[in-house]
Amino acid sequence: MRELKEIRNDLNQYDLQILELLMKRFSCIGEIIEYKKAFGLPILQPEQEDAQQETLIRAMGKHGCKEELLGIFRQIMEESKRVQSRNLFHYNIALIGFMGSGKSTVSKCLKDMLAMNEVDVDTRIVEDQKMPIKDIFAEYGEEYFRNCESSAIISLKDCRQTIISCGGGAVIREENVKNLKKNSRIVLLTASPETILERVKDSDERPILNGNMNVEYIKGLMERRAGLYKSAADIIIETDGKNIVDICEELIQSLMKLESAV
Ligand SMILES: Nc1ncnc2c1ncn2[C@@H]1O[C@H](COP(=O)(O)OP(=O)(O)O)[C@@H](O)[C@H]1O
Ligand SMILES: O=C(O)C1=C[C@@H](OP(=O)(O)O)[C@@H](O)[C@H](O)C1
Ligand SMILES: [Mg+2]
Repeated sequence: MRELKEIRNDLNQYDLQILELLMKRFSCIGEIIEYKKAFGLPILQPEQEDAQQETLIRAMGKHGCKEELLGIFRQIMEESKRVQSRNLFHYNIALIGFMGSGKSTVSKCLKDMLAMNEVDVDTRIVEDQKMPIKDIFAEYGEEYFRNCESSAIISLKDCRQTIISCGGGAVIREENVKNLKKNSRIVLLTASPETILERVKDSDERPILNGNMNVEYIKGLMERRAGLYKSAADIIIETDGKNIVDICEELIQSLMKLESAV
């Protein structure tokens, strides 16, 4: 049997080799981003990730630690995505837009696709106040909710690498937009009143629309807020008839174009 010291020495050597390879791997990530940018290729290619995983599974054969090894590689891919996102976006991405434009849904999808952090402002308010939004409106009124919203946005000032999903009314107060702009690019999601109604008609979570669940009201409020949304936005993404992954991909491409134009 080999001496423990000798075996540990081997382990250390292997760790250093793994580290060296991982550092090489991360520098490949940088090269891949530059290539994709240069040729306008999509940044996220899930089919490529699947193909990589297949190759690894085949190479592992019947190894006894297959699950653990796969777990390590999943983590490597996750961290690689994080490196890629940091390389692409040195700011937060704040989503604004009318209720039902898809901010919360797109935000969660972007978080997974880019391995970034995510904060849903409404969720933060619900956690802080320990009650649902409709109860906050009912018990304390809209002004109180707007104060919670402004405080929640201020509390995001030190967030980095974060997708921020705002509530639809966040743009009403100029100070909110000013605070978001300090460390975020602002992305406006839009949809037609008909699409919005279709998406939110069965929800009782939006007190502003409760009792006003019709195209005319949505259209009117949307028009009253349209100027605020447009003037706050760095980019605009239309969402009618598009699926969430396509919206995320379009959003990433538009933000990259914006950066290269600056
Ligand atoms: N692009 C889309 N296509 C189809 N359904 C969508 C789309 N975006 C959002 N939805 C659906 O619409 C509803 C409202 O979306 P949500 O993300 O909560 O919007 P918001 O946060 O802007 O109010 C959800 O049920 C969601 O699944
Ligand atoms: O537009 C609004 O005034 C509101 C939008 C809601 O968020 P979503 O846009 O995520 O539904 C929520 O903040 C609250 O009900 C008020
Ligand atoms: Mg939302």
